[in-house]
Amino acid sequence: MTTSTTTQAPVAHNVGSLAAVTSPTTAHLPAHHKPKHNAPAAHVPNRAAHFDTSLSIPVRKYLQTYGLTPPRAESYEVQKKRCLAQLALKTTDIERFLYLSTLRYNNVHLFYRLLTDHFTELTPLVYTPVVGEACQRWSEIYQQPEGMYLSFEDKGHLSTIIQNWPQQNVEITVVTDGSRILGLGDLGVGGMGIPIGKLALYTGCAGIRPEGTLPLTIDLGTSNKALHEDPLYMGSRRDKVTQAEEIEFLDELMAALKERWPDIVIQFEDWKNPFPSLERYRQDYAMFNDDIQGTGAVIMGGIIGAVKQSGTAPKDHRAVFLGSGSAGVGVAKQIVDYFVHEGLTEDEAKSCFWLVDSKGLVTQDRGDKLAEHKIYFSRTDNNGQQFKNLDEVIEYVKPTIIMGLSTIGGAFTPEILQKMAKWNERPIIFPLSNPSSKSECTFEEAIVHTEGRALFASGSPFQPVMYNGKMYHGGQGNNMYVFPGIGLGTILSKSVQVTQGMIYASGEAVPTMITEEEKQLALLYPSVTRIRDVSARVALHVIRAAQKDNVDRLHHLREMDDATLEAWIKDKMYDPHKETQELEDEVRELVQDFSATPRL
Ligand SMILES: NC(=O)C1=CN([C@@H]2O[C@H](COP(=O)(O)OP(=O)(O)OC[C@H]3O[C@@H](n4cnc5c(N)ncnc54)[C@H](O)[C@@H]3O)[C@@H](O)[C@H]2O)C=CC1
Ligand SMILES: CC(=O)C(=O)O
Ligand SMILES: [Mg+2]
Repeated sequence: MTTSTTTQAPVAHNVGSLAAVTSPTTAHLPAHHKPKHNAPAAHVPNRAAHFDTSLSIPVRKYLQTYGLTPPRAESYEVQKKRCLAQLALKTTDIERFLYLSTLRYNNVHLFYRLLTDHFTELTPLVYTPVVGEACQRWSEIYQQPEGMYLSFEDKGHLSTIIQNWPQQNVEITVVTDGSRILGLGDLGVGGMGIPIGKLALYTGCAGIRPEGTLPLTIDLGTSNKALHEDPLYMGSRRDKVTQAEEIEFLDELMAALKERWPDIVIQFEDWKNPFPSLERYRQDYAMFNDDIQGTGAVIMGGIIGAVKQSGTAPKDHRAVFLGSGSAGVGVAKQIVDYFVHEGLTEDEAKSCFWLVDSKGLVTQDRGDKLAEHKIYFSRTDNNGQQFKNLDEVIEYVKPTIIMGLSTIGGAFTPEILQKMAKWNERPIIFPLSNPSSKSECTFEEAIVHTEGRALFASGSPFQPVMYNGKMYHGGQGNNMYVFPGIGLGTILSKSVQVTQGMIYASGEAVPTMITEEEKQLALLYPSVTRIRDVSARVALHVIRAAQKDNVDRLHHLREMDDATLEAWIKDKMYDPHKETQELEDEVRELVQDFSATPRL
C-alpha cells in the first residue's frame, strides 16, 4: 500500500515530520468539514481508522480507500469473530500481546471495541502479567513505534523534539525511565511496554481518546549490565545517570511537556526511586505517581471492605508489609489516612504498621541508614530487638493483615498463611507484587491454607479456585481501578494539581461500586467487566475533591449534582463502539452536502 502515511518514527530535531500528519485522503475536503477522525491515534499509522472493514462502499470511495480493503462491508460481530479466532491461533502469550498491539496500530477503534467487550480476558494480555514479559523482551519483539523515546543525550533539545509528536491534543502522558518495571527490575527502554499498556487502559477503562495519550520512555541509561551486552538492546549502553543529572533532565522535560500541552496530566510510573520527583513537581504540575499514590488509593479502597468484613476495628488491626519501597510506603500511608478518617489519631494509626524490607523489620535502631521514605514507619517499640526476616516479624506481630509489595514471588509460604488462618477468623492476605511470577502467593495457596477464609486481593489476576466444593473468586488489587479515573477527573475538571484529597477520593470511590452480590462473595473490588463505570465514579469523586481543594478550573461543574456530573463524565468518555459509525455518518453527510464525486 503506497498511500498510507506514517505519523511516527520522529526524527530528533526534525520538526518537519509534522507535515506528515495531514492525511492526503481528506486534503480535498473543505476545512470545516474534515471528519474529526482525520486525527488518528498517535500510535497508529495515519488513516488507520479509514480502513475499517465495516465502512460502507460509498464511504470508502469518498475516503479513497475503496479497493484497498476486501470488498465486503462487514459487521462488528464478524470482525470480532475473526479477531478472536486469530487470537486463538496464537500459542504463546507474547504472540497474543503482539497480535493485539498490531491490531491497535492498524485499527485502533476495533482494538478498543474488543478490549472493552472482553476486559477480563484481554486485560492480562495488554497489561500485567503479560506486559512484564513483553518489557523483558522488548528489543527482541519490537515491531512498531507506539510512543516517544527521549534520551539523556537529548538534554537541551527536549522542547524541540517533543514537537515531533504528531498529535496536537495530548491530554495525558505516562512516563517511565524503565528502572523498576513491575517487580522485574531495571529493563531500560524495554519499560516502554508499561506506558503503552497503562495508556491503553486509560482509553479502554476511562475513555480518554487514544490520540490524547502519549506513552513516554526516558533513556537515562541502565544499571542492567545484561542489556549493555545485548546486541539487540535498543537503548543507550551508558550507566544510569546520577540523581542530580536526572533532576536536571526532568526539570527540562516537565517544562517542555507543559509548554507544548499546557493542560497535560503527567503520570510517573515504575521509577526506582520516585519520591524526589513527586515532591519536586506535585505543586507545579497536574502530576501524580501511580506506584505511590495510585496504588495507595486502590489498596485503601480494598482495605475499607476487608476491614469491615474482618469484623475487627481499625485500631485492632496489625499490618505487616513485606516491601517498604514506593508501593509499600504509599499503601501504608494511604491506609493511615483511612484509619485517621475512622477516628484514630495519626500516631495510633501509624502504630498499626510493621514494614519489612530486605534487611528485616524497619526499626529506628537497626543500625543502617534508613532511606528517607522508610523513616516515618520505622518502629521504636522493639526494645532493641531486631527481626531479620518475614518469619520472625510474623511471629512477633501476629498480624491481621499481610501485604506483599516486595517483588518476592512465594514469600507468603504455606506456614505463614496457615498461621494467619490460626490467628484470624478472616485473615487479610494481599500479595500485590507483579507480574504473577512475583506474587507473594497464589490465590489457590491463600484459599487452601486458610480453609477458604482469606480476604484476598492480588496485583495480577488469578483464576477462580474450587475448594471443598465451593467456588472462590479473588479480587485484583491493582491501581488500574483508580489511575484511569484519576486522570479522567483531572483532565475533565482542568485541575492544575493532583492533590492528596483527589487521591484519597479515588480510593474511596472504588468500594462504592461493589454490588450486594459481590459483597456476599466477600469480593473487595468490583468486577473488572464494569471498569468503565468504576472509572467514571472515580472521576466523579476526584472532581469533587479537586473542587474542594480549589484546584479545578472548570467551575460550572460545581453547579451540577452528582448524578448529573456522573452522566456528564460518561458522555465525555471515548466510546470505541460509536467511532466507526460516526465516521460513516460524517462522511455520508459530506457526500450529500457536497454531492462529491468519489474519485476511484
Ligand atoms: N498491585 C499494584 O497495583 C502494584 C504493585 N506493585 C508491585 O509492588 C512491587 C514493589 O514495587 P515498588 O515498591 O515500587 O518497588 P521498590 O523497589 O520501591 O520496593 C521493593 C521493596 O521490596 C523490598 N524487598 C526486596 N527484596 C526483599 C526481600 N528479599 N525481603 C523483603 N523485602 C524485600 C525492598 O527492600 C523494597 O523495600 C513490584 O512487584 C510492583 O509490581 C507496585 C505498584 C502497584
Ligand atoms: C501495577 C503497577 O503499577 C506495578 O506493578 O508497578
Ligand atoms: Mg507501576
